[in-house]
Amino acid sequence: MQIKLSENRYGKNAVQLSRIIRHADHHEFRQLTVNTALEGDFETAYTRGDNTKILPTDTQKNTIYALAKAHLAGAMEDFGLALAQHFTSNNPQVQRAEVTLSEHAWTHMVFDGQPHPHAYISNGTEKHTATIVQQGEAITVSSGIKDLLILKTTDSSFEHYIKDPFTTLRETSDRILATQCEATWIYSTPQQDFDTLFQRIRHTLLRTFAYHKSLSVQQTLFDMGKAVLEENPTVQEISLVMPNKHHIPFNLEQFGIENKNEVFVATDEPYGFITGRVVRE
Ligand SMILES: O=c1[nH]c(=O)c2[nH]c(=O)[nH]c2[nH]1
Repeated sequence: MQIKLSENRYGKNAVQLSRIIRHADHHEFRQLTVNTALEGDFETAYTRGDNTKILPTDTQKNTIYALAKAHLAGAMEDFGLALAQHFTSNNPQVQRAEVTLSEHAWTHMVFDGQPHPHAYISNGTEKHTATIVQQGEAITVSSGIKDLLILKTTDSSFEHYIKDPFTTLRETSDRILATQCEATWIYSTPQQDFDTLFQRIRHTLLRTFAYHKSLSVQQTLFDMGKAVLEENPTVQEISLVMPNKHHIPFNLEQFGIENKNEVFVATDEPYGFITGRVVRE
């Protein structure tokens, strides 16, 4: 029996990078988590312990900090592109470099309508994500949003589904719709105004969620993805993950109190898990 090494990659995960950009009258603050993953001519490192072609993960981590000074002034995606370019152009044994970035959403505190120059508040759990893959001259950039907690209190129903002997769920024409949305989209080329597009796509996702008359999470997911593709020609496809964070009407009748769709119990688990990829035909 012949045994051989199959797919392999290595890199540094969860590199914590914070950066201040000082302007005359205000500061910008960025907080990122970065992963690197290299693939290439590393077979003998695995099979024989030959480290001669290994760029240590410690060096990969240091490179992230070193390049942050010059390359993390604008879009996070451009920083990722600089890192992927660095790893592939300086290391001929690297055939594929993948850089994954996740940025915590900090915004300036606002007082009397004015943003404070150097004090920030977190936007909760929301993160801006990006993945850069460079393989020779071929470069792919995908961006996204993660842990975007969104909820609406009406314009959501769930009816006309299968009823079988195990069905207990009641049809509802008016329910709470809540999700922890994750969206990932792929750009058609790696040269984009990434920050402008990110803000526009985020806005489209929120607007569609808010104004959609939802017949199901599945339908809302498709509508959100469709709107992003319709409004952004440079987005090739988008994948959405929308767990259904259930809010179930609480039975107040047992206390002789009428519940007119006003009092609910939010349940963590189990939860519906709805995903979908929306593409151009
Ligand atoms: O939007 C929904 N889609 C489902 O598939 C589903 N299943 C369920 O129990 N509730 C819901 N809601």
